[in-house]
Amino acid sequence: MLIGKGIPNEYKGDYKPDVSYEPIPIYDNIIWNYNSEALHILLIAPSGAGKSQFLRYLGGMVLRRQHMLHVIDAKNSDLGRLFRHIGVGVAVETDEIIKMLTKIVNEMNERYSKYFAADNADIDANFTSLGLKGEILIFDEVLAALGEADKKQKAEIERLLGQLALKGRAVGISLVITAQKLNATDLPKSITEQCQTRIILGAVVSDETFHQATGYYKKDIAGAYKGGVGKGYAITPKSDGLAYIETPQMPEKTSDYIMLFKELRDRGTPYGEGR
Ligand SMILES: Nc1ncnc2c1ncn2[C@@H]1O[C@H](COP(=O)(O)OP(=O)(O)OP(=O)(O)O)[C@@H](O)[C@H]1O
Repeated sequence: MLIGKGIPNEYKGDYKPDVSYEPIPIYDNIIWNYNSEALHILLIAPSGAGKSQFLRYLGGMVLRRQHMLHVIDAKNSDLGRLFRHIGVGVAVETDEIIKMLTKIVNEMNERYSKYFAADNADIDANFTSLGLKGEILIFDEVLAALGEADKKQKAEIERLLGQLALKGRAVGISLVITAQKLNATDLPKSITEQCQTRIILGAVVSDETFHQATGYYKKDIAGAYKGGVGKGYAITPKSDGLAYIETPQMPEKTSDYIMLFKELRDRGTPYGEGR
């Protein structure tokens, strides 16, 4: 399936009322399969490279599949305002961010004790076989959030994120972590190493950021580097190395998103935190 041009067909078609675990298509054979080891996404994109638009797409797809969406919007941007407007829980300030992360970690631990602690628990079970909703957290601009926090708060954010990254999979907790750039010491390896879906967008990306994001160097790319607005590279355990991608185009106007997302909301059962 090749998407990347026009409003994705994914938004159209018959609505299925049940929770769906269908992977979310991104481009060509690159998909976001949150029912796999590649459920956590690390998305790196400098300003203006189309990150917000891509996050709106991913968030909309999560809602369409009836999962719970949480958003951390450390820069208090349009993205957070849009999701808040349609009823999704959005955290902006450091204390709100810690509160949201704590709540998701608690949910994760409750799921573990409910479904996996008993002696007779099915060790092969996961959230899909248990029929649970996924809990997806979009953490936009993680470095801005860490930069705003004091030392103790920073350690706490990293600790909570690390737990979600490490233990979230079986119980359906998936992270989408974004930053504009990434140096080796910006984020603990315990978090980044768990993000097995890596995406980088944009024309102007340093070699260091490209390497930290993908594990490759720009010079490894066959042909010229083709990053741009909504264009870049992805790597997943199934992608056989770096794959060129274009992110799906979405409506230009915020009002159109609101219509689109309200439509998704009103066709389904309640989602998100704020409703
Ligand atoms: N896949 C795409 N194809 C074509 N244009 C795109 C695509 N994605 C985004 N754009 C356009 O690029 C511009 C910037 O997009 P967006 O606001 O998503 O970027 P951003 O990286 O979040 O920027 P900032 O960090 O400055 O907010 C918008 O005008 C948007 O319409």
